[in-house]
Amino acid sequence: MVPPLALDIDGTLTTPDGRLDARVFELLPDWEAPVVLATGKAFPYPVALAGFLGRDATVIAENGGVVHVDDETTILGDPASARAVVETFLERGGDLGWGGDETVNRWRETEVAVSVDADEALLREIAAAAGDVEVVDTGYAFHVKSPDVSKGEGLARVAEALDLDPDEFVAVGDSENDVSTFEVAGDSYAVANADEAATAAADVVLETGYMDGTAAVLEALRAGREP
Ligand SMILES: O=C(O)COP(=O)(O)O
Ligand SMILES: [Mg+2]
Repeated sequence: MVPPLALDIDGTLTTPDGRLDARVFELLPDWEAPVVLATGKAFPYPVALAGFLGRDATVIAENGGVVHVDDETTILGDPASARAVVETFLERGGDLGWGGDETVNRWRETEVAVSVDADEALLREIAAAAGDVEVVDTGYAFHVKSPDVSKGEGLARVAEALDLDPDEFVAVGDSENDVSTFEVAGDSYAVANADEAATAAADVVLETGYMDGTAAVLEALRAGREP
């Protein structure tokens, strides 16, 4: 029997150039245990991915700000402080860096994502002064969010709703926002492209990166082997 999975998306199910790796569609639709998509992306993205995989939307979005399991959505993050920080950032000449009518934040309910090309020093200075937000660098964006929510907290909730022990989950991820997932899941794997924080937190650091690493773990689990 395969274990339930907690999978990050960007850097974990993707190719180095940011495309969804086709092996996702081979490995995940028939996975015979829950698959939780745990991402920093806004809620609609993992919901859409789960739908196109033909699976129930069991989703942790916005780094734990939004959790959806068993047809129930729970909003856990409070966007007020993050939005205030971003407002100050814009007033002081910062730019979110996404262009005009961007879709990165359009449906984001509990945090704000800022491009990695934005003025990081200014953003961090304003966030530090505000005190009640953190800036999480996923390698794909800076997420300005409440420190009270995390993917790991989200996973604990999802596990409870599914009547599973969080310890039963196998997690794969690549960055700082996956550290809390790794702390909650029973077995954690960082892909080879993982950042320092994820590498340090993982039980195992894989020899290969992106979906090559993730697929190696999933194929081994599916075959009943130790990854
Ligand atoms: O949205 C991001 O910045 C990263 O997304 P991820 O958590 O799926 O890697
Ligand atoms: Mg990632």
